[in-house]
Amino acid sequence: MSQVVQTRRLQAVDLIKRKAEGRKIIALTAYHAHTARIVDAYCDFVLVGDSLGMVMHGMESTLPVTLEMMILQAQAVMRGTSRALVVVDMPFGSYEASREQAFLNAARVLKETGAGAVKLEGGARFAETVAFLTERGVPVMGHIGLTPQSVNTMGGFKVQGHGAGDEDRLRADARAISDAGAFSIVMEGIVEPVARAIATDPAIRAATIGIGATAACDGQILVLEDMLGLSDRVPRFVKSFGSLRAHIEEAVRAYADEVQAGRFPADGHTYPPR
Ligand SMILES: Nc1nc(=O)c2c([nH]1)NC[C@@H]1CN(c3ccc(C(=O)N[C@@H](CCC(=O)O)C(=O)O)cc3)CN21
Ligand SMILES: CC(C)C(=O)C(=O)O
Ligand SMILES: [Mg+2]
Repeated sequence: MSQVVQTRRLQAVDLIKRKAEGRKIIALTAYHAHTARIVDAYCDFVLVGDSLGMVMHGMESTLPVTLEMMILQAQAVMRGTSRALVVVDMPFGSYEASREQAFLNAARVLKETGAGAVKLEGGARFAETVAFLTERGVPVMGHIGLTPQSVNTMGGFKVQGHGAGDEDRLRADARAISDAGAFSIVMEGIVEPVARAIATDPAIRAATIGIGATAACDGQILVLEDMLGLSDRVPRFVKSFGSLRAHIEEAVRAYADEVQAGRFPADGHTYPPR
């Protein structure tokens, strides 16, 4: 009998194994089937981030993003991926009111998209919610530090960890959600030495994923459009690995010129009679 090569999607628990093995975890965001198909080959997990509100819809923050928007784009990303774990952000207002609200909405996400995990923003205050979801079959990724859904209480998208006591508070946040059962924690916008201390804390079982944090994290994530050079304004932590904006502009200008000159469509792009 011929051996069937088993190719299965990475699962939430696999990220904890990755941490133990010391193999870096690669992640990017994706919001569409076509970009998801490209990143699927290289990423361990793909995040359908609520940053889609700002990146795709031009919103000023992630606050107006709805659960319906997240589910629609997660369905697209699931269709475009086959090997990466797909993680879906719980949008603002969909999980904070109670553990029950969080479970009902997270269950909707898993049922309607087939994604493997959800992510929610917050530290120790959300440990009970993380435990409630995990105990009921929902793998949870946490998110601490610069939590964009708290933009109005943070006073902007502010890097965290400068103040006295911040390291202890952030470490307590990471430990609390790890102990509550989170399989992974995004650490965003945290000053390097503080982020490093948390990422290397042996008491934290969850895999740490950095964005504007430290290379000491177990993995890294960026917003795809930012690292491709498509976004017009990007935070300091973004490195440009491409220049899509210039490429797209060049193509659009060439198209406009050819249509204007009557050179497009050429014979090869029209239908001759039979
Ligand atoms: N395109 C995009 N990329 C992201 O990384 C991202 C989003 N959108 N939307 C949701 C959040 C918002 N994020 C942001 C937005 C702005 C800064 C920013 O301007 N930070 C300042 C630092 C300010 C300080 O020093 O406190 C910077 O200069 O980088 C950081 C993260 C990260 N997330
Ligand atoms: C930047 C990542 C971590 C995120 O939460 C998002 O894209 O919404
Ligand atoms: Mg997000």
